[in-house]
Amino acid sequence: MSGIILETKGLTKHYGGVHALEDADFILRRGEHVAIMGDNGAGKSTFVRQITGVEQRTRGTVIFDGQEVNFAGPLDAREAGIETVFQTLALADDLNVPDNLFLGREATKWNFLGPFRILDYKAMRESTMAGLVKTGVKIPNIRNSIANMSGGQRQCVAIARTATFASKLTIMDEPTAALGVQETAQVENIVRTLKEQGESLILVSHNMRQVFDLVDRIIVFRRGRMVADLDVKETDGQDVVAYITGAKTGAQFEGAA
Ligand SMILES: Nc1ncnc2c1ncn2[C@@H]1O[C@H](COP(=O)(O)OP(=O)(O)OP(=O)(O)O)[C@@H](O)[C@H]1O
Repeated sequence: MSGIILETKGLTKHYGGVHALEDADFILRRGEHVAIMGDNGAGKSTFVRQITGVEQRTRGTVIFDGQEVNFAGPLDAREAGIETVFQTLALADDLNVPDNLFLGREATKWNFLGPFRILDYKAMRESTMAGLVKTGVKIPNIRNSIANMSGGQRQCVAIARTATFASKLTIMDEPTAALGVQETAQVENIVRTLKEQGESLILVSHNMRQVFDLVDRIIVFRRGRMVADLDVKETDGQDVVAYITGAKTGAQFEGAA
């Protein structure tokens, strides 16, 4: 088994004349937490969408868990073991916690009355509880609909999906952008738990403090290109800002931006 969980080579996405992502060569090692930073419009979300099957890339290669992949849609990526948590709290309001976690991949069992399968609510509840316990997410009653939960609780539920399905990679696209201070701290604690459990993670964030607190490495995008790959122990906020604004360009990325 290779030590690399995700690799992209020359990953590129053009929207008509807009070169949103250009030649991204990226590596994520197993168990590593990496942040993706960059100004608005730098290509961060575009990069994520090409990996998670939300969009089809213009060109380039994506290798996930040793296999070259080309996901037709987000469910395909999920099946392969990539869980994505979006800023927009992509949960269904009128469903409860297990129904949300299993949305699109419900557990079923054979019905004792006939030769057809029915939803296995008990199995889904049990897996949900296990996922919540594993990530340290506290939800008073998982049978309540998501509608009454705070933004922080919802985001925690979305993140708990990672543990429920034993995913191989979690991608978070600005998971705390819509949250308050306390809720942000709650989500950050879960990210730390994922680190302890050896989960590989990509975190897209604008929050410098958060990034330095949570990840091993920072990748900076600028105008669709990767312009820096920095070990957090060998860099600081000022340095990262310099790459974000284009005041500085990494030696290995000479010619980028
Ligand atoms: N569907 C689309 N059609 C056309 N252009 C797009 C589309 N999606 C993104 N873009 C453009 O691609 C570029 C990169 O956008 P992207 O959303 O990836 O940036 P980002 O770094 O995630 O920014 P933000 O921090 O604001 O979320 C921008 O110029 C954006 O306008």
